[in-house]
Amino acid sequence: MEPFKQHTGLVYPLNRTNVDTDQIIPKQFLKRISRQGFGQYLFYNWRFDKKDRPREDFSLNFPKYKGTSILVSGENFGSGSSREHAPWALQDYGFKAIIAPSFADIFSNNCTKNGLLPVVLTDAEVSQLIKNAESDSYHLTVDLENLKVYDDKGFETSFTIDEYSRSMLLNGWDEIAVTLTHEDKITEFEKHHVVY
Ligand SMILES: CC(C)[C@@](O)(CC(=O)O)C(=O)O
Repeated sequence: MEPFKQHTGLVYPLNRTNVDTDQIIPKQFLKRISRQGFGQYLFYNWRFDKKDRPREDFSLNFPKYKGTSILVSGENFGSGSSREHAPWALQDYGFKAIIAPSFADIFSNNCTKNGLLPVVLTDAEVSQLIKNAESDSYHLTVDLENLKVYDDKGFETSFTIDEYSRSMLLNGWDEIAVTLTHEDKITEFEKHHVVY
């Protein structure tokens, strides 16, 4: 996977709380056999009407958010089912980082396993970022190396993330790659133990 050091991108404000994984990627679209291609189904029931036509009233369809790569949303983002298709859909659509006051645990783990950075900021900071991004074309930098989020207008704050997830993202590792960093110890163990 692509290492995540820092990313600067256009912000998309999704001013909703408790966005669940079925809203992120509805269950009828889970049938693909590859991890790619889910972006076309992201927020499907909000982006498209019953005749599969793009809804003009859903802000992600607004031309001003074309090319967005940083999503800012309300608390408890990614609640509900454990489908890994949710971060796959967000990434495939083009998002590199998600900012919210809180994330559902399973969703957050699925993000870091797949190279998508979940950033927890305070309610006040998230409200400010949503306001900025609703009013104008707004860019942010998310710096995982220095654990900072900032814009070019004077906003700057820091965030924390557990060291395991941070090292996975900084190195572009998935869980297999993490295991392989211990390959010499595994080989040593196998020399002295029967492995069935
Ligand atoms: C296995 C997966 C398709 C799941 O059933 C898992 C879950 O419900 O947590 C879902 O609907 O996301």
